[in-house]
Amino acid sequence: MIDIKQQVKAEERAVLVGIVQKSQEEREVQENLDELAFLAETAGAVAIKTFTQKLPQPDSRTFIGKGKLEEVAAYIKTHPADIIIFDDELSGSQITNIEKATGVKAIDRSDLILDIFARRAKTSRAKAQVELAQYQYILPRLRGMWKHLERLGGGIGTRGPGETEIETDRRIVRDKISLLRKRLQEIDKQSFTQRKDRGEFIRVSLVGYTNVGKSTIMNLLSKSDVFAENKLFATLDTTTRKVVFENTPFLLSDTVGFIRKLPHHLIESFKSTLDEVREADLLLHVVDISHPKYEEQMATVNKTLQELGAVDKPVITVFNKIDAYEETNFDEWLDAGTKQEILHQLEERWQKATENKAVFISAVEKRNIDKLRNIVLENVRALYRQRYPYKTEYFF
Ligand SMILES: Nc1nc2c(ncn2[C@@H]2O[C@H](COP(=O)(O)OP(=O)(O)OP(=O)(O)O)[C@@H](O)[C@H]2O)c(=O)[nH]1
Ligand SMILES: [Mg+2]
Repeated sequence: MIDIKQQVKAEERAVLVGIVQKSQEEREVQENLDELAFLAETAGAVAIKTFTQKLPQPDSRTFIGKGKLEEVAAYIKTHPADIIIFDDELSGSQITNIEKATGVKAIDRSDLILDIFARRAKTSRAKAQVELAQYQYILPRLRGMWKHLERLGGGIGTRGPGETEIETDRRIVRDKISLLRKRLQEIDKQSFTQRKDRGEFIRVSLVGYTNVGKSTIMNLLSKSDVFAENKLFATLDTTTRKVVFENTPFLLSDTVGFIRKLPHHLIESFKSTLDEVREADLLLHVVDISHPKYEEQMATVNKTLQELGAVDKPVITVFNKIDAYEETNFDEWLDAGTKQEILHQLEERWQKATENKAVFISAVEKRNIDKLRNIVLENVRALYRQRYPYKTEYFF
């Protein structure tokens, strides 16, 4: 009965919904919905329309107000849609009420992210991690799902599940969860041993928001061939390569990107994939400077790093995609100027803010890659010097 199949199917027409809460501006929510549209696109759907509503807090029954929901339902009558995607988490009963009012499947941002992760998971570890997060996510929503099936079953006289059926399902889900946990523990044991074998090398991890160019930079620095593309969450597993710059060896890892409102269960179950980040000696925080919200993305990354316990590490901030930078950023403090002049000011500002641990590059146009290599090399050597003052072969 329990089903964690794909929610979003290819070419599905999606309507997106977000609410503007007290402290928010309409523009902010619109930008969040743009990101939601990109997520939907990554999952294979097409966003045909967005709705927003000003509400001090979500409606406990229908998330958006009743009138707004009617507006959405009316729109769907004339513009066929397959799915409604909400930017915030929905409860089981909200899903049921929304589906009843509109006749269309309703999912939330967490569902969508889980869906994308499920689709992209290739290794048995990533698959088990996503499955674990999916089961944890549906456990508290089982009752609502049953109601849903009951309704689809339709006709008069069909009886819904009793408490026993729901209880049975809960047990099945709980069993699956503990089974997956065990399987992951086994996998973790193996990778711990592998990581230990890497011995004394300094470890450097690429971290950052999704789609900022981490894998592209990994490829550039390590001449490896890691999958990179213009979709969210292209990378779900950690790849580690040994790199040697001017006789100084170190390990470089590329890993899963972060995003605003990453479902908590996903962070939990991906914790071991992110061990590489937690155990790193140096982080390269990659930022997409061409994104109008890059500062918020940086804040999300820092918050997630904190949640992971990857704090108090030296960080080099790599501002990538300078080729795509447009003056559309809303930095009031910037003097007007040409794109180059503004980028220059930005660079000065960030150099100051990071005590010169920043570098501005374009991975695609291969601009300032030497600078990037130098700053990484310098920091890696300093770490070797600190750790093994006698192994001079690593830092001369
Ligand atoms: N314009 C421009 N695009 C870039 C640059 N670097 C990377 N990209 C593009 O950005 C997209 C995402 O690149 P990835 O390297 O896959 O990004 P990622 O951070 O690894 O993404 P996830 O693994 O999904 O978190 C790709 O289409 C890249 O070609 C750059 O310097 N300039
Ligand atoms: Mg990647």
